[in-house]
Amino acid sequence: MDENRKIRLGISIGDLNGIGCEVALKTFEDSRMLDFCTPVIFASNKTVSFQMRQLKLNVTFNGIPDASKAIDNKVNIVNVWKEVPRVDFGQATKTGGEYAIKSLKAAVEALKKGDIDVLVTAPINKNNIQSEDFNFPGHTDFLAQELEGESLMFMVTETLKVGLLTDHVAVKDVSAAIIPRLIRDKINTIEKSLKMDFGIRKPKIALLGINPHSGDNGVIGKEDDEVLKPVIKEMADMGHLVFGPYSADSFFGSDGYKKFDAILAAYHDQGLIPFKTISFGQGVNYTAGLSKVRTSPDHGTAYEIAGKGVADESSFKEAVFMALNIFKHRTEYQELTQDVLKKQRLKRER
Ligand SMILES: NC(=O)c1ccc[n+]([C@@H]2O[C@H](COP(=O)([O-])OP(=O)(O)OC[C@H]3O[C@@H](n4cnc5c(N)ncnc54)[C@H](O)[C@@H]3O)[C@@H](O)[C@H]2O)c1
Ligand SMILES: N[C@H](C(=O)O)[C@H](O)COP(=O)(O)O
Repeated sequence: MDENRKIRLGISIGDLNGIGCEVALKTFEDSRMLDFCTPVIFASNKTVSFQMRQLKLNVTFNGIPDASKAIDNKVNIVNVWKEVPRVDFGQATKTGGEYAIKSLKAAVEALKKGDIDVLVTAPINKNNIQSEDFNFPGHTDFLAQELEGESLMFMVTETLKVGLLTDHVAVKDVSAAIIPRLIRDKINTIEKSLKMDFGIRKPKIALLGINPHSGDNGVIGKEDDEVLKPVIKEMADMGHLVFGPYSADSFFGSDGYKKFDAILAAYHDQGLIPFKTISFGQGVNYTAGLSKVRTSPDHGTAYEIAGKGVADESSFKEAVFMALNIFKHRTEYQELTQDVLKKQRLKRER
């Protein structure tokens, strides 16, 4: 990254019929946000103008052909398409899904090329995005294919961080998916992310049990005893600060979670229900473990309020700040941990 420019923050527009465009524009309606980064929205001038008219928003923007032409102190719009796609606020339409994916794919290409530094995604509808060309249950799964690394769905605020062993996996498939290698990989990924992305030197991680009451010694399922506990012990013996499994039902109500830097839940709703109950509106969905930084707000398309101008942009704003903070932490971590002697050797060899 050119050190003289601001961090370029790409935004994929999400489902045009939802609240994604609204929360993104509301975030940058406050021009002070341009002090922190240069936003690059992947959509089109006409689409953004239409949304602004409908929602009575006022953001001055700069249309550009591609992200490399972004200008600091402006809200940049990359013209990904020329036509004017139909918007039906509150409806799950084929067009809504198609343009959400056009925007996402263009943003991810720019991320891979280095034309943007981080990506914040506005919400998509998991149903209308499906096509022959796009067959993923969400951003996390798509980005895991496009970028390097091992992905982890990591829901984060400053004070609460919940990662998932299994993410977009149907409940009937959860138990079979939780195998020792997956548990080891997720523990390693969450630990690395806590160090590298959040600056926590020796993170303490709690794992939640798979079965009710972590199986109660095999009475209610054997997976906790036979799969989870041996891996937690193995990783703890190696020096990782991993603890559990804890019964998931009382873990959050008893404030047990406050004693750990992060929690690994066994499956989607086990982790996301307490997370969104405690922090809805302030939470951020972060795809940890990958070569690039992607965050998103903690909510979906919210069709029932789309086009009405009442959507709360707080979580989107948090997603912007979180992406910037993680990017800065990572850059600092990489500078601190790189082999400086190797650099000197290379210089001498030239
Ligand atoms: N990152 C993403 O792309 C993402 C995240 C979550 C859900 N989704 C998708 O969104 C669709 C709808 O999901 P859902 O209904 O479960 O969740 P949702 O977050 O869209 O809505 C849940 C409730 O919260 C309200 N709400 C959400 N965001 C709000 C905001 N910014 N301001 C005010 N109220 C808000 C909604 O009106 C609704 O009552 C689904 O297709 C789902 O898969 C996408
Ligand atoms: N599980 C996420 C949530 O509820 O916030 C959401 O489905 C988004 O997933 P992706 O980031 O993979 O699209």
